[in-house]
Amino acid sequence: MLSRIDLRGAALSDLDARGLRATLPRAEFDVEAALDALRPICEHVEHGGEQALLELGEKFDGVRPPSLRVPQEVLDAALADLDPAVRAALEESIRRARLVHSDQRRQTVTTQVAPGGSVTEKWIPVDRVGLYVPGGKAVYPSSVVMNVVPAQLAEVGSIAVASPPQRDNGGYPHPTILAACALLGVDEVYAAGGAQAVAMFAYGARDADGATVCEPATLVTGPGNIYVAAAKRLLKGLIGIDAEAGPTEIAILADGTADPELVAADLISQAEHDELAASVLVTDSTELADAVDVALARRAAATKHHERVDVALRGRQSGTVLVDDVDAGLRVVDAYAAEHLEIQTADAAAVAARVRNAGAIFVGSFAPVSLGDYAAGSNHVLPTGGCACHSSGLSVQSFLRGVHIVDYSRDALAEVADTVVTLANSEDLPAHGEAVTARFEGDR
Ligand SMILES: NC(=O)c1ccc[n+]([C@@H]2O[C@H](COP(=O)([O-])OP(=O)(O)OC[C@H]3O[C@@H](n4cnc5c(N)ncnc54)[C@H](O)[C@@H]3O)[C@@H](O)[C@H]2O)c1
Ligand SMILES: N[C@H](CO)Cc1c[nH]c[nH+]1
Ligand SMILES: [Zn+2]
Repeated sequence: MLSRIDLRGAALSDLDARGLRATLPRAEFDVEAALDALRPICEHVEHGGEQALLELGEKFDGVRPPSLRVPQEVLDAALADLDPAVRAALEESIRRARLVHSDQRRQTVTTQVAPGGSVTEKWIPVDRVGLYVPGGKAVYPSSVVMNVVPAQLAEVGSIAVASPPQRDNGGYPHPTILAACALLGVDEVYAAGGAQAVAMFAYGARDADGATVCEPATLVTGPGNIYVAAAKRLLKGLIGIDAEAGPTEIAILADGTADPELVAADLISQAEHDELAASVLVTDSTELADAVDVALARRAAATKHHERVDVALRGRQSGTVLVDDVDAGLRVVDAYAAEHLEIQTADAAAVAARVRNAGAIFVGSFAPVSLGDYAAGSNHVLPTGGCACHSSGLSVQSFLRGVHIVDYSRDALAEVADTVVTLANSEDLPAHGEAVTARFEGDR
């Protein structure tokens, strides 16, 4: 089922890093390609406010929401009607996420640079965040947890959620998404999806009379499809964003010790998100690759979303990469920089410790990606499209800014004045030095 790329022997050693990246499977319709489609959507929201957002709901989600903001009674009813088993599972997911994310909180640190001279690094949360929760082909209450838990632990003062309107829920987001918001104490929820939701948070939205319906946010986080990721790229600067967390990717580095049934199950688990999802196997075992193909064909045909899975597995973003050994495999997975990387090899922990580029790493046979999706305690909002070589998954840190507070006494400044003047003159910016010496003019 998976196409094959053979990188054994010179095929790998002859490639430099750029050439290797270009050889690996990636979708043709990427974030850059989606930008043109959504520029007019974002402009429509900027100028058309609430009315534009309601229209775009009708156009892209097949239903015009009764109101952009979800009324409190609708949130309360969703929580009251939530299946107790789903509520218990969400509560356990929240508990584990809070455990892990609590440990990410940064402390204010003061460094005494010289007598009387200190720099304090203080972590200040953004004022207001817009959290995106996907809801197109599937709905994602788990992404409410993954967005809201770190934002709350970072003590962001104002938290709003947007998710696409659902035809089956009278034009409001899916009831389990609303219930998850209510469970976490989030009461500002909007029925808006895709690029238009990101634009709503960037520009804010007013009604036809000019009254504010949604205040602009300073930061927008959360996962979504290619249009959501592209909107974040387009509006970055006006708003802060987390990493581009677009269509899901799984890469599995496996050797002959791996169980082909488990490898196939995990590749399919992420392929069911989206036709653009990527499932990549990197292995030094042709026997394993063959057995995975057989298992994929059987399992893919039997799974609920088999049509989507089939398209994703056959797409050019998915494939098997054959390598000489695990060392060569590590070079390939580092170049690919997967959102999720599973290590299913002998001595998996030691191999995992050598990985440099991945959004999250899952070690051995008992840590499938779907554990991380729901209940490992780790965050599932992770960088895609190779962004894992420079960006991290969502964390408490994503919602904080580190601000340096510089506090120097007269004596401490006098002590370093010559250093500043010398460096300022070396850059031909003498007024910088004069701003320091002006403070000591009376001393001469
Ligand atoms: N990287 C991560 O951390 C992560 C986590 C969870 C999910 N995901 C990904 O999130 C995505 C969820 O996608 P989804 O589609 O189910 O929900 P979604 O909410 O991301 O997207 C639905 C929205 O897409 C917009 N849209 C659809 N077709 C469009 C078009 N032709 N032009 C413009 N806009 C269009 C619509 O406005 C719709 O509301 C999947 O790709 C999944 O893999 C990623
Ligand atoms: N695998 C997705 C991207 O990390 C997250 C998710 C949510 N629900 C199921 N899966
Ligand atoms: Zn998933």
